[in-house]
Amino acid sequence: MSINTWKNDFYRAILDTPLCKYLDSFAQCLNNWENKVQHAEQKRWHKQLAQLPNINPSNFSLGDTIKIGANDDLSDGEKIRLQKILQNFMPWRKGPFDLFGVNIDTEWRSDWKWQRVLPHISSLENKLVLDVGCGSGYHLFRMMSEKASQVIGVDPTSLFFYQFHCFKQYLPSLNLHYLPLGIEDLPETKSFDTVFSMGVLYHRLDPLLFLKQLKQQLVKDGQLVLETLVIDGDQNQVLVPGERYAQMRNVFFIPSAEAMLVWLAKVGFKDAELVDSNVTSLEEQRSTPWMTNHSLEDFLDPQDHSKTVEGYPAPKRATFVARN
Ligand SMILES: Nc1ncnc2c1ncn2[C@@H]1O[C@H](C[S@+](CC[C@H]([NH3+])C(=O)[O-])CC(=O)[O-])[C@@H](O)[C@H]1O
Repeated sequence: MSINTWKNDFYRAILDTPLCKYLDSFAQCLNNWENKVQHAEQKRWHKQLAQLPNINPSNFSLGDTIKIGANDDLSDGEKIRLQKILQNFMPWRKGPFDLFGVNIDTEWRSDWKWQRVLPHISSLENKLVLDVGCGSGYHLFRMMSEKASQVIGVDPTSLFFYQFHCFKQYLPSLNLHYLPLGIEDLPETKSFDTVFSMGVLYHRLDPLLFLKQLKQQLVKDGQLVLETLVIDGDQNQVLVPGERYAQMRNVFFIPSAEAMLVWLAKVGFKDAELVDSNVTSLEEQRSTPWMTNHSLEDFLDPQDHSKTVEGYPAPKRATFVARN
């Protein structure tokens, strides 16, 4: 798949899936996205993608590091050039990736999140899978390596769409597709066996509507895998931070795990279960040469790492599974 054929590759791939019924509706959203005035940056990223080495990688592996190509597929000079091109897609937040020996040490160790989530989910083998808010697409590759029949990621942030294509263009036969859309743009497909949404709910102004939108993508009995920030507390506790939470502006609701289970039941999910919770460590989210902005350490109270700089509880993330 090249960046120039991604839409047609997606349409072709859904022809023999239940998503086929919604082809017109997808086409309308994707055409709207393409016809929107493109930012100068988007044009620049598009050009940069075309500069990536035009060779077949000698191998790839979709393990903790998404690794495409080997160190000696490129000369030293070509590797320096590749590194410069990839730096044009900074900040790199979700990974790690390795392209032809250029290791992208991202802000997040997204492999650690996957290790926490994977033991608790239904098998993805031969399943149609959706990841809502997929970022760079790191977890999409991990889902493919669990033998899903098709994986679709959606995320409206254009930079992440281009980051994804830095790797996907080398693996054209993977049945893996990225739609630069928000959950609210999707038709109500009721088609996916598993729907993931990790790290998105607290960014949504209306979290119950968001849960309903996720539910509308699932087949009957399909599995939701939801990861989000939580606070300690009983089912009546939900934090609505002021202007910022851990310096992020767009954080609206952080429920307790108990309250989250109530929300899931309220929108009609069955058998909702908390399967993991974890306080984010400074080793999991940190500044790196590929993400040089401030990171978690700067967002915590320097005297007391159990609090954010605003005085709220430090980020704790929980994973829930539930059935439609
Ligand atoms: N309406 C929307 N629809 C879909 N996605 C959205 C929307 N609004 C924002 N996003 C996207 O949700 C992602 C949240 S990051 C989680 C990445 C990955 N899942 C992870 O678990 O590491 C979490 C974080 O870094 O705070 C971003 O990529 C947004 O563009």
